[in-house]
Amino acid sequence: MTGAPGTAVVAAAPISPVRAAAARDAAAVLSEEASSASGLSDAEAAARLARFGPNAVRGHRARPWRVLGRQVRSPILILLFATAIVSAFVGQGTEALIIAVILVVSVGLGFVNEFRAEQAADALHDRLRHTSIVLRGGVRRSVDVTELVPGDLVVLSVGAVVPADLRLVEANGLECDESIVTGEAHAAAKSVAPVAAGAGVGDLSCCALMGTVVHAGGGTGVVVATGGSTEFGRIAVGLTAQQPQTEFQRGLGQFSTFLLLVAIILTTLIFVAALLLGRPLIESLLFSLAIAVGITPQLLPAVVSTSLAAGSRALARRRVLVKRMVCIEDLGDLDLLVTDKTGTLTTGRIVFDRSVPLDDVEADEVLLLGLLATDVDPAAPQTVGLNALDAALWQSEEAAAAPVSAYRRLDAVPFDHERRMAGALVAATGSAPIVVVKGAPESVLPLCAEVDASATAALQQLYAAGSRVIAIATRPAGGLTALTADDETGLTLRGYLAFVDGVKPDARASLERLAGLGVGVKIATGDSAVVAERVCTELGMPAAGTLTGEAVDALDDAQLAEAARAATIFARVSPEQKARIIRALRQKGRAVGFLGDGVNDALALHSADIGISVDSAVDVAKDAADVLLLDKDLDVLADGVTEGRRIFANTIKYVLMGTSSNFGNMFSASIASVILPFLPMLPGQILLNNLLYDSSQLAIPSDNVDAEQLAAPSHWDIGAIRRFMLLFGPISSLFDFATFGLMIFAFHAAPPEFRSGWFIESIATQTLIVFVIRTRRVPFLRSRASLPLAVSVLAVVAIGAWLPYSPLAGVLGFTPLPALFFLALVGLVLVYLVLVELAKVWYYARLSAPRAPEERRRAYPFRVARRAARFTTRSPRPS
Ligand SMILES: Nc1ncnc2c1ncn2[C@@H]1O[C@H](COP(=O)(O)OP(=O)(O)OP(=O)(O)O)[C@@H](O)[C@H]1O
Ligand SMILES: [Mg+2]
Repeated sequence: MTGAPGTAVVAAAPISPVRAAAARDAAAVLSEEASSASGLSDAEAAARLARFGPNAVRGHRARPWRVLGRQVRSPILILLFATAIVSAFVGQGTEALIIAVILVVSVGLGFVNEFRAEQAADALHDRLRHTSIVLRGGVRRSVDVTELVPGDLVVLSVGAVVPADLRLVEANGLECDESIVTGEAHAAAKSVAPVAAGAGVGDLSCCALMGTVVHAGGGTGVVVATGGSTEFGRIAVGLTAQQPQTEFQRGLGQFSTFLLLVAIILTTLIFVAALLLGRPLIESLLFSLAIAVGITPQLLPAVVSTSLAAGSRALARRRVLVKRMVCIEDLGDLDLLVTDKTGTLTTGRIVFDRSVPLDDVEADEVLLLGLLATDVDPAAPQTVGLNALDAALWQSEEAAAAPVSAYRRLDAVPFDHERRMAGALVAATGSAPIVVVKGAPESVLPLCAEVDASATAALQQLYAAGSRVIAIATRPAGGLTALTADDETGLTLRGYLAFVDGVKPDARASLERLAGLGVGVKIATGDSAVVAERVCTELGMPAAGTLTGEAVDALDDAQLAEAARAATIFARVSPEQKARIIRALRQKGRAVGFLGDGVNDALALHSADIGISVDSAVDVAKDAADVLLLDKDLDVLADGVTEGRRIFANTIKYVLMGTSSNFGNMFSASIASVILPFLPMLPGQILLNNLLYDSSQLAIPSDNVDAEQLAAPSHWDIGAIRRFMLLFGPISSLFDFATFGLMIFAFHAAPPEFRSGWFIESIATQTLIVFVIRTRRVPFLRSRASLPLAVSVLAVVAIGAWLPYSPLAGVLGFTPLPALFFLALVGLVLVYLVLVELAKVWYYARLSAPRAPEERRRAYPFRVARRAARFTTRSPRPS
């Protein structure tokens, strides 16, 4: 805005809905939103959805025009097209028509492939549902987050992502990690008291912001803003304009720019040279532009997106679902996996083993007390949906005989992962109530009045046997009617309950496979160190040390980063500590994955580069994950890592092809055009050559990949690619010049013959080289190409050789060649392939020093994009 000095108009930034609501009373906001304590009615919610639009910050839908636009956006293509039109007017109608037809086919090829891949990505999106618990008409309902409207009452629990901007009407120990919106690393405590008007986004203690994660406690809030009107929505919408690029995409971008630059310089040079030599203007321009088109890797985006789409299908077949396409790349990058124990390394089928009573207690009594301290009403036992240990307790044979019905439950403090225990206030008919506490021995023993040496010895014995152990303690509670955590002191230890959960038979093999892939594995568990260490030993995992939750709390962030790298086991860690450990681990190395399935794993899943969960997991964990395994199995995960690396390896093949042979050929054509008195190939022929070459390359995503290329995290090394180009480009040119010599001196070829010969040689050398480049091993013998790739390459060579004999030969400017030429060609190609093979061996021995992958850390825009992905609708974003 330009205004005269002193008269500049400062538009007051409109205060966002959530900030306005924060300054008001909860009740006032509720009535303002025309909502009530029982939420909106279904009809009202539907009406508001129509009025406000979906709660989305992103739209996704493959739009053909966009994809097509990307294909024709290249300035070189436009220039070439324009020149062809001009040339049609100056009388070269056929040439122009040929060019136009080939260009249209090329663009169509890229378009079809990219569009299909986009549709696959769309289908992936459509399958995803992110839901929230909402109160509608007084009933708790799971509602798709995109269908939330202002006035809805949302229920929040630990691990959940806040689905919209909420004014809280109820908060119980609620804390939110708001770093995605405010950048503040520490979780913010929430309450319902209004804040001062004009408070900043970081100080809205009575609101929960969209996109933030519930770190502790729970609460209820009324939606005051959805979609783009939320604080997070504004950030996300602002960032859509500049989609964050992955390292891989950045690498590809650099590579394309590099080739484009080479193309521009080269073609300018040959064009100027042609003019200086007095060649016809239009023809020279067409020729140089065709060369430029030949050099630019037009199909690169199509190859990448086809690879990703094929990869996500291949993963789905192996029972791995990725939520977004980039997850595949992240999987390939994985170098550290932190996993929970139960169900991943152990069978997860927890079975009650026995009671270990202390002193004069009966074994049956310990079990009875244990049953009473589960989240089950003894009057009417209902055991569905219980936590695994509690379920095991109820399913035991002894439980059936336990006299639970003789007791009444007066109150209970349910199990929570921070305290690692549960309490109950129970009374037998006709006697005084007692407090029963059941939980991890490390939590319960300190609450007991005295614990004698025999009790600790018994515990050590159970641990040493590999059991999961729960301690039971009680105290008389005459007069107590309600139970709080404060009442759980001065207890008497009554005994232990031991459970078994055996090691998974195939876990060992899976761990070895992951180790072979260069992925380190660590365990984070709420269970005790002894039990975790024992599991490690049984699985043959090299245990480098254990870090307990207490030790984690004693370290600052820098110390934790060091210690966490060194340790193999994190034991007795709380959900919050798991998340902190993951964040610390992410400071070094490449991608850190976290695998978990419980409520207590959700925070860590959000913190990891790749959150991995399983189909059977609780909803918050599934919701937090980027990758879902249909089977809880490390082997399936190893498949995912392999697939990610396979895609990367195949894309690199395409890049190496483009930089070596293809580039070499275009380079020799440019040189020849200056040396020879005629064009070495007509512009249309160059484009046709390029089209044929490109179509053979489209099969690369299907190619087999050698095991050694999968052995380490994939990463981009532009320097290695440049060295590859400088070595293989000239070798290719050498053979082009040999062909030139052959055509001119041996066959005394006229221009049409020369062009035909060189066209065939060029197609053959350019495409067949893929058999050598695709592997580091001896081609054909030690490593085979996939059938589709082999067939398409050979078919393209055959088509090239047939063209001079085809009905199209005349139009395209080709003419048949003597039989002797083909004999010479076969010899030439064979020598070429052998030379390239030798150069390859030398290259991998000397020039491509295996560099340690660089560390990487994804920046803020990535985190926003990832969080925003859950707020997407199938239509474009409503503005
Ligand atoms: N229902 C329960 N009642 C009492 N104590 C329990 C109960 N469930 C678990 N515990 C105790 O809390 C500890 C931590 O359990 P939690 O479920 O947090 O572990 P976790 O991190 O999920 O472990 P894993 O890695 O094995 O999945 C258990 O080792 C046990 O001692
Ligand atoms: Mg668990």
